[in-house]
Formats: sequence, C-alpha cells, structure tokens
Amino acid sequence: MSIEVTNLTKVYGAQRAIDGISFTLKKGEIVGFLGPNGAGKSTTMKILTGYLKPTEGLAKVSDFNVVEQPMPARKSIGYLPEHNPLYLDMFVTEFLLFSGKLYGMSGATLKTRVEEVIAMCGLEPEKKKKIGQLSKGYRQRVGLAQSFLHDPQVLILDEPTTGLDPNQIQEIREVIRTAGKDKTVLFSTHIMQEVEALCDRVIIINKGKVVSDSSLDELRSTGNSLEEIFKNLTRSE
Ligand SMILES: Nc1ncnc2c1ncn2[C@@H]1O[C@H](COP(=O)(O)OP(=O)(O)OP(=O)(O)O)[C@@H](O)[C@H]1O
Repeated sequence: MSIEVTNLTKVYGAQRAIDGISFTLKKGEIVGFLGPNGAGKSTTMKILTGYLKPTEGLAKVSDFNVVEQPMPARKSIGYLPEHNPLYLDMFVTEFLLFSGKLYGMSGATLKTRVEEVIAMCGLEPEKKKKIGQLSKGYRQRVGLAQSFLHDPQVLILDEPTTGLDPNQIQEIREVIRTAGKDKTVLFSTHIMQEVEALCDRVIIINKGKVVSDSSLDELRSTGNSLEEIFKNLTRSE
C-alpha cells in the first residue's frame, strides 16, 4: 500500500480533530479527500507527512511507519501544505535549487531536475522572477514544483487550488494530472468538479470520522450529484 491509515486519532486539548479514521491508497490511485472546514483533512495530512504526531493509531506511507521510520517515509512524499511557506525574496530557480539541496540533491542532477520541474509546472516564463513578484497561481506552481523535486512516489496536496482563478485552477489541475500519472496522490479540496476531473476515488470525512470511501463510479451510480452526497453526509444537525 502507498498510504495506510489505521484507527488514526489526534486530540488537541479537549478536541478530537480526527477520531479513529482508517483508509488505504493503492499505488497509482488519485484520491480526493473531502470534508467541511474543520473536518480534520489538514491534520490527517500533517500526520502522514510527519509534521504532527498522532495521539493514537498507525500511519504508513510507502510501507514506512511515519512515526518510527520518518526519514524514508518523508523521502517518498511530496507535500504541498495548505498555506505553503515560500521564501518571497528568492528567485524561482534559486529557491528550487536550494530546496533540492535540502533533499540531498546536487550538481548536474539537481540542475537538470530543477529545469524538468520548471517545465512540468509551466514556470518557464516566470523562473527569473522573485517569488514575491509572482501571482498566487504561479506561487502555487512553485510549491508544486518543490514538492515534485525529489520525484516522490506519493503526493500529498492540501487544497492545491484554493484561492486561484478558474483559468489557474484548470492549469494547476493539468499539472497534477500529468505529474500524478505514475504516482499515488491524496489531495484535499472543496471543489467538487476538481474531484470529478481528477480522482478515481473519494474519501469524505466529517467531524474527524470517515463517512464515505467510494469510487466515483459507485457514487455516480447512486443517481445523486457529488454535491448532494457531500451535503447529506456532512450536514450538521
Ligand atoms: N494546533 C491546533 N490546536 C487546536 N486545535 C486545532 C489545531 N489544529 C487544528 N485544530 C482543530 O482541529 C480540527 C480539524 O482541523 P483541520 O485543520 O485538520 O481541518 P480541515 O478539514 O483541514 O479544515 P479546512 O477545510 O478548514 O482546512 C478543527 O476543529 C481545528 O480547529
């Protein structure tokens, strides 16, 4: 399994941000992770990427336990956090070269890879600018390029298209589709069309619990739209 989550729980003070969730992603699957604000999507992703420790339960990425084997687990992950921190004073190419070095890459291999991810993410026209001068969509492309740098097997993308205009959304989706071809991708979003455009499967969480885990085909066969299904499963009484 590329991602394996078993009875995962995270408690902040008195609040159970996630409450015994379980799911798996097979190699090569693209899965949408849906849930209303505060459902626990980012918390789950932060545990998978090693930024948070779970209170209980098990999380594995590429068969590595993220708590006990954090380094090999992290090496196999490309992560785009929700509020992606970027160095605004750095030039695009400079930033990617710097990030590659943090992954232990160097020399000609690093330079070639940086050019590859720049091309993959459509950053060629902007690569000589400072990140602070870029539009939101291009900044997001820099974040994606950074997450692809070490050619990870698993991509974990937290709301990659939030705050972008419709054209940029379309373009970022294309980047994810192309980059995700031979990878396992878990991404969170609030945009249902995104799920329909990109995913094989959808996991919906609400108040820290998995309330649905089905293929898009299974959901379509209910005769309801994804919006209706989402609303019914996450309505707060
Ligand atoms: N550091 C923290 N301390 C206390 N509570 C937190 C912390 N981080 C998250 N929470 C709470 O945990 C719950 C889950 O938050 P999380 O950010 O995982 O949700 P989300 O599904 O990603 O939401 P959104 O769609 O708004 O990004 C929320 O109620 C949130 O307030």
